[in-house]
Amino acid sequence: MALPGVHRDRGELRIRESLEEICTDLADYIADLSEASVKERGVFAIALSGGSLIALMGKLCEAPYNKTVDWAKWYIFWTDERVVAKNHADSNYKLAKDGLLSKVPIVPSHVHSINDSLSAEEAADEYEFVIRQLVKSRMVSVSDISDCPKFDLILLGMDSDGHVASLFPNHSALDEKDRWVTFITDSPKPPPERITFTLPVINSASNVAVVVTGESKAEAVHLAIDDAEPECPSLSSRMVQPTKGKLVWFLDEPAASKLGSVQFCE
Ligand SMILES: O=C(O)[C@H](O)[C@@H](O)[C@H](O)[C@H](O)COP(=O)(O)O
Repeated sequence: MALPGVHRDRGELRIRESLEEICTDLADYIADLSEASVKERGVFAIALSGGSLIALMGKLCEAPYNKTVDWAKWYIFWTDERVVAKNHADSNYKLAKDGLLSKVPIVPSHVHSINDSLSAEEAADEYEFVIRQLVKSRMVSVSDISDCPKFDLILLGMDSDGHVASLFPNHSALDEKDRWVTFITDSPKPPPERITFTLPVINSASNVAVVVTGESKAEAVHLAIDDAEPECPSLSSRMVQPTKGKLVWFLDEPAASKLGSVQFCE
């Protein structure tokens, strides 16, 4: 049985027994945020990650969501992207296009992926410029605290090393405070070159959801959510602390199996 749980200052935990339950809960959560954002702002600015997240979003391609979500109002971004051709197997754009964007009536001009003909540094600079233009036109809101873009929803996965987006443990990119989009050329997880949202952008979002499944992530989930342990590496998953936005963790039971005491509330 699914029980919503609130875990001190690390956001709301939604621990589900099965992937099926996570997929349904995630689709409802995204559809509800889309409806609220379109009602309030006329648009829904959402940033996707790579990995298993896209498959876990799959119910959005099915009834009722495929017919009830106002897809034409969606503006799509990526929290991180590998600097490879957009038709390359490693591309997060390709992953999302094949698994979601090609199956729902998204407006092609609303899809903002990186320019794959540029270097990592140039692609990061240009991606940030595009976002700055959309903030200027108010397609993407702006945080009244950080002057960063305030995405309506940022969706993150988390790897077993505890990284979200392409913000890897102990990497200098974790310390970037001024740029909205930065780049790395030494990713410990291939491919080496990537662009990524920085933590100030992630933490300026109205809503952040971290979607994590599988036993292999249990230790990283514990380190990301429970009270800090001595000698814990600098993990971006632990640094996801939205300034004013809401943080929700979607976890299956195996991924949540090493969590400390969780206060459940009705
Ligand atoms: O480009 C990437 O690699 C992703 O954006 C990355 O941050 C991903 O979300 C995690 O590695 C989790 O991936 P899995 O869900 O597939 O484990």
